[in-house]
Amino acid sequence: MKHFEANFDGLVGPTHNYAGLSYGNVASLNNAAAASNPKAAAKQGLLKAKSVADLGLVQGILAPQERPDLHTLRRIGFTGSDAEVLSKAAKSAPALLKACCSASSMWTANAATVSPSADTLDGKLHFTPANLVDKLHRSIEPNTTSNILKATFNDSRYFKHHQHLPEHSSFGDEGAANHTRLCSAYGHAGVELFVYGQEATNPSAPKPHKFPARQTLEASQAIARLHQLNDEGTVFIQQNPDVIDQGVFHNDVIAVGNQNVLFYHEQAFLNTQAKFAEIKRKFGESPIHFIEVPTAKVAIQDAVKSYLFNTQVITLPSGEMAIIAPTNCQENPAVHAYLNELITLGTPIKQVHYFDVKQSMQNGGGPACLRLRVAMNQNEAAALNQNTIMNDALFTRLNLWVDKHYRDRLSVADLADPQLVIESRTALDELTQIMKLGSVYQFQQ
Ligand SMILES: NCCC[C@H](NC(=O)CCC(=O)O)C(=O)O
Repeated sequence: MKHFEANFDGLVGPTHNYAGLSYGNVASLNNAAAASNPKAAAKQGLLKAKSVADLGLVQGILAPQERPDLHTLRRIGFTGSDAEVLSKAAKSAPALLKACCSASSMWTANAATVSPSADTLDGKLHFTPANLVDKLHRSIEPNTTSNILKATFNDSRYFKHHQHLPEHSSFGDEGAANHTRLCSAYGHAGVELFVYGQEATNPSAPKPHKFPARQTLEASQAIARLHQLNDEGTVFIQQNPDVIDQGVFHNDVIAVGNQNVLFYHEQAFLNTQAKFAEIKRKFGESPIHFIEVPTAKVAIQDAVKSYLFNTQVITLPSGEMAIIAPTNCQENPAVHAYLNELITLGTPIKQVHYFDVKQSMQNGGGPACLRLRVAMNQNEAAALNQNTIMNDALFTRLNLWVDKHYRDRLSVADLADPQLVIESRTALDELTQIMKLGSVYQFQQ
């Protein structure tokens, strides 16, 4: 049976904006209050997704969420018509209105943690939506994320959907951004690498001093239990708290894995040598490549600015690996020089493809943030909702849909515009018909 890894990219929603909501995420804070271009953002994302499909990979799309989130605004006490709820919130709690308008669900690396059937005891493909409790604007995503994942992977013979973890800082969970899977082939049992920022129940364990560690060990362990992973197929490794304090708010800003390659920065982890020995032992006999980028070649600051590690390492149909990088990597001399060198080093990575995803980058989301990886076999691929799969027809259809419904300029002041609610709901209602998702949004129920 054929096995492969599919990427499910988040479609950027109509309210994409720069609100400076993510303390610890340098780009989000630096671009706070800049005007955004939702139309360009969505089209940049679609082009990246289509290009990966054209390289021969299975590529899916995950629908965005309903924003402004009037249900949350009503839940916290704002009353009246939609327009009244928005204007009252804009006046008395502008920070809460901003949190209820973010298009942050586009970063589907944070949608869920996924364990392929090759790794799980029951032989099912497991999904646990991330609770994203560290950030208010993201903590309101998991219920709708769950609806969208269930409408996309909609066959209980193959797919097991769990509820998100308890909504408490002890279980801070950021999904696949803090998880990577190493394997000799996609269909073989792999080693799932869980990268956590702190131990919630051990106050004396290392943790960052300045910025939050969003992922806890307790959350990672809970996911491994839920997904029925065995001890020999899991490794828990701590992210270096010093780099979190320098803006590495998720592990996928400093490391990325694919099959038998782990591409990471020298300063990414704690106890690196001991943990790598554990990975090697659990990985088994076949060769594994640890590609370490030294600080002398790429400083942490350059990694954070360029998103060198927020690249997608993909396996092409030829078996060669390619890196999908943001154009920001080309614009940073040290990083560009490193990538030019990397493809000559004799590792499995032989090509680099650059994409302009600047609208997303300005909020701290690179190519890898925009996609959720789902390793699967051909039966699982045939069982999922085929209307979510990228091809020429869906690419054309979604670009037309974006042209019809999206604005090309949005500022924070526009978030209180009641017309934005109508535009966003009209767009999403049509999208659920295009992608045959059913009623995944609260406004449809
Ligand atoms: N994986 C990338 C996630 C980026 C995301 N940024 C944001 O939510 C910024 C939103 C804003 O500031 O408007 C985050 O920090 O979780």
